[in-house]
Amino acid sequence: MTNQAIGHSHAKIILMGEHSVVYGQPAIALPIPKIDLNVKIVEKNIGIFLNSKYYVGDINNIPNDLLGIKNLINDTLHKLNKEASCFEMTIESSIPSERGMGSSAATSVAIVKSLYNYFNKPLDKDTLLELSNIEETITHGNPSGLDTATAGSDNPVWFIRNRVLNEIDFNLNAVLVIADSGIKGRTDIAINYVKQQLTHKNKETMESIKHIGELVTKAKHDIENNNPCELGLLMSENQKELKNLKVSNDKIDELVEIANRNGSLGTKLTGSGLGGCIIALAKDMNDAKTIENALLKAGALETWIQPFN
Ligand SMILES: C[C@@](O)(CCO)CC(=O)[O-]
Repeated sequence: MTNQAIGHSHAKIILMGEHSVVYGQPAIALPIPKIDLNVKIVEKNIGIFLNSKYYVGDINNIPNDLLGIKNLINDTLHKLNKEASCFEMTIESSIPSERGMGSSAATSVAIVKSLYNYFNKPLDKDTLLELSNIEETITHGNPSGLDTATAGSDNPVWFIRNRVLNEIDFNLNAVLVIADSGIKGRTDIAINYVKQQLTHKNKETMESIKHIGELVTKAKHDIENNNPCELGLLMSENQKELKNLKVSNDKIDELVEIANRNGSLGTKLTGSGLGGCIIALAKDMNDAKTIENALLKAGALETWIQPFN
């Protein structure tokens, strides 16, 4: 029988704390299991063949912007002592790319899982994250590791760079509306943009980063104690700080405003920004539907509703 294996992962949403998490502040993120990605490996005679939306062919001829994937496959094979392997790898994804939903992190996580499954090797969480971050580092420069941690987790994540990685006790009676602005956002550009502001010792940027960390810490308390109204206020304050970091844009601001006018308890961009998605916190499913309809009417490309319980 032909040897074959699957690796599975999903989209992620950062509830609060993007960008500041790169500088050691805490962040809270959620896996979105219904938006997912599968990597399938089937044994083949010659070389490594990649079959994806972006590139079909031998991985040795992969275009430069996908070099991270080639390195990830090679490094994982090296770790597994299986450098001389031959197979076809097929990537199928329903995660929109460059929309702040972690499509590249989900790809990395599923590639590593598929290779470990293919060679029947046990995979612990630390190895999964260490390998998955190889591609993220090549693609994004200085990632915090939050995206891969969330793509590799079945539960919400409370994350502090290089220190703590555990799951948060979600006790929230509310519903999240996710809306795609239709504008692509590039994580590498957004991360560099914030970095540049910090390199120039912009005092306001430093204060915003610290303040976001404080908001996230308060948010954890509100999530664990079922205070959706307070959480919504914190999300809106987080959005103000993301605007100060200049990673919002006109379309995002417009969608945030519309969600707030239609009953959202708090709304912000999610992910690296400069495009991508917004998230709005709704009291219940009825309010979520009202917000969703208003956002679609205002030109949101796609929406998803995610209850917390
Ligand atoms: C902008 C950022 O905070 C989240 C991107 O999804 C970058 C990172 O954490 O690596």
